[in-house]
Amino acid sequence: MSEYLIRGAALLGDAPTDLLLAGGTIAAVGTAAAREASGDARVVDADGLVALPGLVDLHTHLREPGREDTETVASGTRAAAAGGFTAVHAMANTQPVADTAGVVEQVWHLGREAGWADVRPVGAVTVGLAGTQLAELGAMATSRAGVRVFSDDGHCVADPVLMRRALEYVKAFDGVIAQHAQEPRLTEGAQMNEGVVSAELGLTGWPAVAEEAIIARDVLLAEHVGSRLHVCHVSTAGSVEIIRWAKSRGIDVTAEVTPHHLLLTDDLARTYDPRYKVNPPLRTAEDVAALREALADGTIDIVATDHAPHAVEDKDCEWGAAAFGMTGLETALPVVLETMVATGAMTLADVAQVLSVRPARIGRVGDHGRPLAAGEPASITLVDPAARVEVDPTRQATASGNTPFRGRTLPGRVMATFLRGRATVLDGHPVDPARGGEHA
Ligand SMILES: NC(=O)N[C@@H](CC(=O)O)C(=O)O
Ligand SMILES: [Zn+2]
Ligand SMILES: [Zn+2]
Repeated sequence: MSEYLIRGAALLGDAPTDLLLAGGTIAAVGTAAAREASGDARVVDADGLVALPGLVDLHTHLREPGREDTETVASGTRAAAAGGFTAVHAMANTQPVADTAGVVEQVWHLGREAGWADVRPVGAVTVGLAGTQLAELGAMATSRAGVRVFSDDGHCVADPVLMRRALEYVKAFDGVIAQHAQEPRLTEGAQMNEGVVSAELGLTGWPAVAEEAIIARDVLLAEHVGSRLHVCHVSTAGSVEIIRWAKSRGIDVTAEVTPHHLLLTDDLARTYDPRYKVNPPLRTAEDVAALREALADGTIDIVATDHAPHAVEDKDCEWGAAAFGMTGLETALPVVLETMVATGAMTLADVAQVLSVRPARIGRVGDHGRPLAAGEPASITLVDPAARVEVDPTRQATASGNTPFRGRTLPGRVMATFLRGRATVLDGHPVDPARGGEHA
């Protein structure tokens, strides 16, 4: 395995220093790095670059098995690496659904073979995501995939009795239920946020209360059974208030916000461009402000991408017929830099918390989200925060083009990503692990 001597990287934005990556770990930091480097260590000039722990996504749709035309484990994790991620949680709404030990082990295995990032499969809560019968949670937890996060994402676990049982059940193996909070009856036929814009456009609205009612119920259930709850893609100011209240009571709840909900609003529906159609829907500017504030003050713990690739035919059509979802792995860090760091709401050290340290902790991914210190696994990313890049889906690694940021210029370019000391991105380009370090 190659050794890398990284010269002059600003660790979490601090003063520049050197890092030696050897044997899969950070072998040395500071002046010791050059001293301990062997003669054939590859030197990486990190002048002007910031080093962050490898990013960890708690919410990625990889689409394999079943929709390999839109993304595979390989293409999705290559996109992850390009975005600075070293671990992703693969959502369970595949075909077949990841509701058995067999399917989660298959996804885990595909991730290992591809080698771009660690793939932690999410197990379905209910069989077939049908919301009627608990899936084999224990078998998925004890499988080689070691599932800790369970979710019916795409669907809400709407039945309170099933939700209670799931919360109780996962306690035995320190699991967490990640809820897609959407009251189904309140969102039948919904196409976008319910508000001024939906009224003007005549599109069926998706009220904030459909999200908030489920979150309120679930934090109370989590308190009642003493279990751990995670709330997916929080999108409204009211949801933030409920989570703030729950945390103040000591309820064990964590929450995520997506990059798109930190930047975009429901005004974009006026374009009728389905790239802006997503679940939960883009909300108002007031919601965006509340989400940013909540992320900065820790009420919302993390940023998760909800990377949701879709086929051209499911997005290049009229709004009503289009699929919900946006890609996000390659734009997550730039959007967080734009919305949270450039605005002064967060530091780069905070970014490491919300995009690496805390998602690793919530997902119980032991060897990611670690300090940038000697002896730690060498899973890191090097970012040029000063670079401004125009988002161009034709130049992305994901197999799908449904980014809502197309044509926008955003700060931050990932120049290198290392997974346990092996480069997956170098000089700003993916390096194919299967081809022993050639540019892919
Ligand atoms: N976010 C989306 O709009 N779509 C997701 C499902 C989901 O995250 O709920 C998908 O799988 O396409
Ligand atoms: Zn969802
Ligand atoms: Zn999702």
